[in-house]
Amino acid sequence: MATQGKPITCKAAVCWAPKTPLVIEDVEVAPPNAHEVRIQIIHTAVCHTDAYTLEGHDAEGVFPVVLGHEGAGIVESVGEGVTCVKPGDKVIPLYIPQCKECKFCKSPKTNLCQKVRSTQGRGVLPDGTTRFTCKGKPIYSFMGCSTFSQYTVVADISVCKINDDSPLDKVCLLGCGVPTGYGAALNTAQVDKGSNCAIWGLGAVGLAVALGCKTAGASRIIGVDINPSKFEVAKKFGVTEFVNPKDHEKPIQDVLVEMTDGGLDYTFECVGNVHTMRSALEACHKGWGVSTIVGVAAAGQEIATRPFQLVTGRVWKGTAFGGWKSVDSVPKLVEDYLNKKLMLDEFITHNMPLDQINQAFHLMHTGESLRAVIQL
Ligand SMILES: NC(=O)C1=CN([C@@H]2O[C@H](COP(=O)(O)OP(=O)(O)OC[C@H]3O[C@@H](n4cnc5c(N)ncnc54)[C@H](O)[C@@H]3O)[C@@H](O)[C@H]2O)C=CC1
Ligand SMILES: N[C@@H](CCC(=O)N[C@@H](CSC=O)C(=O)NCC(=O)O)C(=O)O
Ligand SMILES: [Zn+2]
Ligand SMILES: [Zn+2]
Repeated sequence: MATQGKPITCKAAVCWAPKTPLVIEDVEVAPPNAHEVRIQIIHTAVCHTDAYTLEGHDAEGVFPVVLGHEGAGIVESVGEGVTCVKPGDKVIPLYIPQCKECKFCKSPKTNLCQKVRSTQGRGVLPDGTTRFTCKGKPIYSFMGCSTFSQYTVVADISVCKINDDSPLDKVCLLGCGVPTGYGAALNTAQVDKGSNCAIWGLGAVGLAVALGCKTAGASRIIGVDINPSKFEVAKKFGVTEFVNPKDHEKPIQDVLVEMTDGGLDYTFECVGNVHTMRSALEACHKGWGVSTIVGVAAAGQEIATRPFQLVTGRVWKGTAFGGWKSVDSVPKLVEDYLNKKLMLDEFITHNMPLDQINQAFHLMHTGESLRAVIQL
């Protein structure tokens, strides 16, 4: 391979500072070190967590940075000691890795591999440095993935090989939002047949929760959103009823408790707002209702409720990447998509080139998009 072992100059969307538009720049991407993989990113989608960091809400946000963590691509070259993938493989970068060696990976109770967590949180690869340079300055990595670049370098535990027949413009969604919501219902909450569920936030993550609830055989799936334009599209994902908190004077949890003869069996917060997190917990049925926090709240925010809510049997949980152990699970989710057992196409509302990436953020903020897929 002509580029192996050499730096590659390519286009990337660089975020120079919080709350500023991304700028398409020529960046230099250094070759992978030992146990690293350089990937040609072919497609990436934009997740609300990219916007959260761009807006300066991430306690771990470092700048300048190449954002993006919902991508798919092809391995360009690998560093010494890499055995899990080879040049030419189709792959998905994984923001929660799976080293299979740490205490977390060995436990069946969690997917939160901690092998590279501390360096990833500081915007660098496991050796403490970044592979991106622009205008002579080092540019940080994001969530171990940085998919808003034509080339990126990730740790070898942060990537999985997928089926050669995978359409990368679709399966890039399996890098974050869809597995997160789907797994929140199936793995974290473990929704059961015949149950009543409610979901706050009908973006891609909330709608993937709905898909998980439907797959689990839930009877009622109530969508809660302040944007009524979400209600029609949500039906495709299994949402059976809609509630707009703006249409009610009473707290929305009281409305839902009345609608459901005492409360929901399962609720999910997919907004990232501590007030909706409280509503979702308090809308749960006394004695057994389980509320799962999926949304990411801004730095400094804290949740509150009366402890009596928990004393009387409601359970508060949270999920990251839907509880999936990433290397083991993402290739299987790709197969489920290829075998038409998992919807992905319906989440894609927009396709655009890299130079329109700021428009993708705009469409997310106005609620016009579920997922905008960027072609690199
Ligand atoms: N825990 C995890 O592993 C992950 C968490 N996330 C988080 O999930 C959340 C959702 O992400 P996306 O679906 O990409 O975002 P999105 O922006 O596409 O969807 C958010 C939805 O929430 C609705 N909303 C806003 N305020 C509301 C309110 N007060 N009440 C009810 N609905 C309200 C919006 O109208 C929109 O439909 C974000 O906080 C994101 O950071 C995303 C991926 C993984
Ligand atoms: N960096 C933030 C926390 C951000 C966060 O919670 N990220 C989620 C994934 S959101 C994906 O779109 C996550 O997986 N968290 C687990 C983790 O280990 O980061 C902060 O510092 O609060
Ligand atoms: Zn995400
Ligand atoms: Zn691990």
